[in-house]
Amino acid sequence: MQTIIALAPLVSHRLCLAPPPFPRHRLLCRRAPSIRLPSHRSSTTSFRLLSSFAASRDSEMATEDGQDPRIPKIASSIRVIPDFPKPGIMFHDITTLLLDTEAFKDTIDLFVERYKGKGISVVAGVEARGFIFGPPIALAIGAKFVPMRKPKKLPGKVISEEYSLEYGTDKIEMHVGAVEPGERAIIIDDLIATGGTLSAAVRLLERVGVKIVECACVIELPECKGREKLGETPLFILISSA
Ligand SMILES: O=P(O)(O)OC[C@H]1O[C@H](OP(=O)(O)OP(=O)(O)O)[C@H](O)[C@@H]1O
Ligand SMILES: Nc1ncnc2[nH]cnc12
Repeated sequence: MQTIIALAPLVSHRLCLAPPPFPRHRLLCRRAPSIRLPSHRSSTTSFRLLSSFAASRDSEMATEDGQDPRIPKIASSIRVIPDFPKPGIMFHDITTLLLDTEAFKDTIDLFVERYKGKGISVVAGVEARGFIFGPPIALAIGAKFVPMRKPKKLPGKVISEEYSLEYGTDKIEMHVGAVEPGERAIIIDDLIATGGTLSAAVRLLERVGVKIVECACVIELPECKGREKLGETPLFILISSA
C-alpha cells in the first residue's frame, strides 16, 4: 500500500487547469502539483507537494514517523513549471534539484541506502533523466550501469521494446549482451507518470531473463496511475506530487 505523508502546505491555493485545447503527442500528466517554490526558483506560482518515503508496496519507512528529514528538502528543490512543454502540463523540473548539492547527494544516498548489499548487479537508467541518477547509484552499490536509450542512439546490436503514448508509440533500446540472464536489476528514472516508459523497460529486461528487483523514481505523479501499469513490479519513490 502506498504511504503518503502530507507536509504542511505552505500555501493552500491550487491551480485548476482547463482541459487541453489540442491532442497531446506524449501523455504528460496534467495536474496541479503543489510545491511552494523558493522565490528565486519560481517564475510563476506556488504549489504544495506531498512527500512520502518508501512508497513501495512494503511501505518500509526510513524513520519511526515515516518521514525521512531529507525528503522535504529534496521536494522543495524541485521546480514545477506550468504549461511546459505544452499548455496545461505541470512540468516537474529536476534540474533545480541538481543545483542543490545537498539535495542531490541526499537523493542519491536514499537510493543507495535502499539498494546496497541487496545483490543488485544492474542499474538500468532510462534516457534521459535516468542517466543523471543511475550512474552514481550504480557506482555506490557496485553495480554496472546499463543505459536504456531512445531509438537509433546505440551503435551496437540492440534489443528494443515499444510502448504506447496517447498518440502513437515510442521505443527504448538496450545493447545485446549488456546484461546476462539471472542478473538482478533496478530501473531508475526521475519520474513516473503513466508508467509507459518504465513498464517498457521492465519488459525489455525481463525478456532477456533479468530479475527486476524494483523500479525507483524520485517523483511519482499518482494521478497518472503509472503504478498500475507496472503490475507486480515494485515501485519505490521519494516524492508523490499531488
Ligand atoms: O511514466 P511516463 O508517462 O512514461 O513518463 C515518464 C517519462 O517521461 C519523462 O521522460 P521523456 O519521455 O519526457 O523524455 P526525456 O527525459 O528524454 O525528456 C520522464 O523522464 C520519464 O522517463
Ligand atoms: N509532468 C511531468 N513533468 C516532468 N516529466 C514528465 N514526464 C511525464 N510527465 C511529466
